[in-house]
Parts: sequence; C-alpha cells; structure tokens
Amino acid sequence: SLLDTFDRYPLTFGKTAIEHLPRLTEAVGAGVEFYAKRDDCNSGLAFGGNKLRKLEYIVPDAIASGADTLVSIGGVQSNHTRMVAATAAKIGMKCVVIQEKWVPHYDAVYDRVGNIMLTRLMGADSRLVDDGFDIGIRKSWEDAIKSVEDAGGKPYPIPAGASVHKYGALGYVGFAEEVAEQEAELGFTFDYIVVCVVTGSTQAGMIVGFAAQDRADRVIGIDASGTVDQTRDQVRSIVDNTADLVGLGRKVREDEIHINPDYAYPAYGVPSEETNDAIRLAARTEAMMTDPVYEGKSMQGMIDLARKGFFPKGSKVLYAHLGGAPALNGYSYYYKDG
Ligand SMILES: Cc1ncc(COP(=O)(O)O)c(CNC2(C(=O)O)CC2)c1O
Repeated sequence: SLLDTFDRYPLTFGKTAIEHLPRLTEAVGAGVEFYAKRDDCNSGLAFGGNKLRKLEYIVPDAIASGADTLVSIGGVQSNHTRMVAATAAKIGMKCVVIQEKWVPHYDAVYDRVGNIMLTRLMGADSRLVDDGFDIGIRKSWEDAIKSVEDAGGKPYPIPAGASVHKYGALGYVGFAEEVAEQEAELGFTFDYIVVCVVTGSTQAGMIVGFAAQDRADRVIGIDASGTVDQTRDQVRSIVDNTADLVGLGRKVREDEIHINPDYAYPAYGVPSEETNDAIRLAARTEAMMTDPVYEGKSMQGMIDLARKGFFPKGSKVLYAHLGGAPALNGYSYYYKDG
C-alpha cells in the first residue's frame, strides 16, 4: 500500500459499504448503473463523514506534537468542524472552531441546529465570526490558534476541511485502494467515481490513489465551492504534494484532473431547485440522504451528466457519499412541503 509508512489512528469502522442503487438507476433511466460508497456511514463519531477518514492520518501527528487543543474552521453548518469536535472528544483533547458566515441564509435556526448544535454538544468552543466564504487560510483561524497559546494551551492547527494539511489527502489515497479491494470481491470495476469537491483533499487523495491504478482520470469532481479556480488550484497543489509524500513516482497530468463547475450555482451553501430535486430523488428512490451544501450538488451533477450521456451506456458509476446530512436541519424551509 502507498500508506504503509504512515500512522493511522482509527476513528472509523473500517471499509465503507459499496451498495447498488437500482431504483435511482431506473428512475434516471440513462443506461448507467449507479452505486454508492457510503463514507457518510463510516463511524460512530457524531454521524461520521469524509473528514474522519482524513483525520485518521492527522491525529497521530497531533498526539505526537503534545497538543491539547484542536483548532479548525468552517462555515456555520460545517461538517468538518463537527468532525474535528468529535475527534477531540474521542481522543480527549479540547477543541476551538471558528464558524464563519459562509452562507447568506435567512433561516432563524441556521446557527443553532444541525452540525453546530452537535459541535456545541460535544463541548467544542464554537466561535461565530462574520467573515464570508473562502477556502483559504483565514485570519480568524490564525487568531484562534494564538488565543489558545495566550491562554496557556498547546494548539494543533487543522485548516479548513483538513485539506492543505500535509497529511490531509492520505485518507482518500486509502479510499482508492479500498475501492480496488472491493472491486475484486464484486467481480467488476467501476468506470467512474463521482465526488463533491470544495477544499480539495478528498478528490486529490482519490486522484493520487487511482493514479497508482492508472485510472486517475476516472475521478469526476463536482465543484460545490462556487470558486472553482481557487478549488482547482488547491486540488492541483494537494495532488502534487501528496504524490511526492507517498512516492507515486510520477507527476499527475493536468488532463487527469477533472472538476466540473456546472452544479455549484447559485452559490456555496445555497441549493438550486435542481439540487433540491436531486436530494428528493435520492431520498425517494434509495432513502439515501444528501445535503443542500455538498452531496446534493454532486448527486445533481451525477444525475445530470448521466442524462446528458457523459457516461457511456452500460457504465458503472460509483458515487462517493461523503456525509453532510445534519446540515439539512438548517435548510428546513426548502423542504417544508416535501
Ligand atoms: C459532506 C461533504 N461533502 C464534500 C465535501 C468536500 O470535501 P473537500 O473539502 O475535501 O473537497 C465536504 C467538505 N466540507 C467542508 C466543511 O467545512 O464541512 C470542508 C468544507 C463535506 O462536508
């Protein structure tokens, strides 16, 4: 394995299930077989999700550093900060998370349900800040790190989505290896993997992992940031850093990195009617819950691309479900009539 020399701190139940989605396949009727790999059901830690797969390779470094406080950042309904809070609770560290105003919302309960409620219940110090959406390094996060030091604590910084962290993509290198193992059991291989991309190390890890299997170009990223140039740059740099770190032995080519910008509209964290239609279709055909910020948009993209013939007839498409359902509670006004 490309990960033999890296320590992993178990935060998940191990291999995540791959399931066939026959009713969604039939409803879309594009001659493409849909499957899902359920990283949204990967752990008992506060409803799980993709960040726990990433954090398994970050926690050993945090413990080795002698830190006592994990410090991270996200939007008000960030899944990432919820999973950092869960990790801190599980490993016995304190947690400070910055929740920036990444989404122009109008629901009165947006900052007290879903992810931020879970984060608070797990004892994290969740600090609301008015700064807007940006996947980059933020002053609010740097100030939080300093505030922990000023209070005599030992902070361990984790950037947004744990993406630009040195080890931030290793978890999803492992995802690619896991898929190959499961394909051997299934007796077939997937033609495409569809994944939501925002801060980038989920898709970047998959690209490096699948590059070792000569199929990096089968990873189709669906941007949900709405700032796709910044996301693309970040994916590129994480791919290069991670390829070096794991010893891939070659550079991943530009034409092996696919990020589709067409489904992030109208803005980060704001679902379009088409996004909500995709959420409803997956819910009604497979009882599979996706969210209006992330997975609803990658589900919308996968369905639309299938309907447009992007995937050749007979293709087997694997949907990477990365989590996100708790945020639905901050968007109830969209679904009050079903
Ligand atoms: C459910 C879900 N699906 C996909 C993604 C995108 O993953 P990347 O950030 O690794 O590209 C997130 C991220 N969420 C962020 C957060 O703060 O929650 C990092 C942005 C996600 O939570």
